[in-house]
Amino acid sequence: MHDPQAHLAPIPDEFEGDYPIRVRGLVNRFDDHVIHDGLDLDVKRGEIIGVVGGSGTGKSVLMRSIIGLQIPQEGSIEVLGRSITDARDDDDIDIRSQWGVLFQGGALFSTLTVAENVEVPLREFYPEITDELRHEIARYKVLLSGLPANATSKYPSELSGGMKKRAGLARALALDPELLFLDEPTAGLDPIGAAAFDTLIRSLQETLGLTVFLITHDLDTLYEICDRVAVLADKKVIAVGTIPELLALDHPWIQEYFNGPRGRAAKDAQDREAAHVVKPNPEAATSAMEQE
Ligand SMILES: Nc1ncnc2c1ncn2[C@@H]1O[C@H](COP(=O)(O)OP(=O)(O)OP(=O)(O)O)[C@@H](O)[C@H]1O
Repeated sequence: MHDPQAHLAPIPDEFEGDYPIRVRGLVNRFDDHVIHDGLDLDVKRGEIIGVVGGSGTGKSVLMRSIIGLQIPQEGSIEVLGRSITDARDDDDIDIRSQWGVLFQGGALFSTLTVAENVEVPLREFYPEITDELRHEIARYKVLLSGLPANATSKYPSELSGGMKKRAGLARALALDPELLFLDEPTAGLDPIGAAAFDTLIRSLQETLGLTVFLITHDLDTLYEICDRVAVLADKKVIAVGTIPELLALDHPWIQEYFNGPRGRAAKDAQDREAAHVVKPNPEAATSAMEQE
C-alpha cells in the first residue's frame, strides 16, 4: 500500500538500541501517597509488553511518566535514547512525535470528525504540509486501523465503542510512531470485538515494526499478543517475562492472577486455539483413513 506519509521529512538520528524504553529508580508520589518506589523497567525493541497489576498499582501513572505527562520525584526515564526526566534541549527534535498513545476510552475530540481527530497531531507536528496531503494521510490511517472509509466524516458520538478505539488508534498512528502506548485498549469491548482488536494490534505491530506498551486487565490479550508481561506490585515492577516464566514464580499475586479461574480459562482458550492451528500431519491422516 502506498504510504502518503513517506512524503514527510524523516526523523534524524533514528534510535538503534535494543531498549527503546528504560526506566530506572522511578519514584512517584502524590502528597504522602507513594505510587512507585524505585521502579525499574526495560522494554525491548519490537516487543509487545503487557503491563498488569491490581487496580491503583500505578500502571497509568507509569505510562504517563514515560510519555512525559507526569513528572516523577526521582529516577530516570529514557525513551529512544533520550532522557524524558532531564530538562529538554530546545534544539532537540520533539520526541513526542515518535510515539502514539491510545488513552482509555479513546479520548477523541467530540466536536471533530474522525479524520479531523487524526489530523490534530499532523497539524501540530507538520504544520507545513498541504491540506490535501494531510487529508490523505488521515484517510490512510483510518483505513489502516480497520475502519471503513466512510468513518472519516463521522463524529465520535456516531461510533460504536470498538470504532472509537480504532479511531483513537488511527490518531495514535498518525505520525508513524516507533512506539505505541495503549491503556486498556480492549476494556468495554465485547469478546469478539476485543479479539479483533488484539489481532489488529498484533498485525500493526508486525507490519509497522512497532514497540508496544500495553496496559491491560484482559488475560486473553496477554495470552494472545503479548511477548512479555511486566507485573506491578509493591510499588515496583516485581517481575517481567513470558507468561510461562511468570508462572514459575511463586509470588502470590502472580499465581492468583494467572492461575485463578479467569487465568486458567484464558490459557485453556489459547491452548485450544493453538491446537487448531497445528497443521495436520498427512501421514497421521493417511493411517487414520486406512483404519476406517
Ligand atoms: N494526578 C493524581 N493526583 C493524585 N493521585 C493520583 C493522580 N493520578 C493517579 N493518582 C493515584 O495513583 C494511584 C495509581 O493510579 P493509576 O491510575 O496509575 O492506577 P492503575 O494501576 O492504572 O489502576 P487501574 O487498573 O484501576 O486503571 C491511584 O491511587 C490514583 O488515585
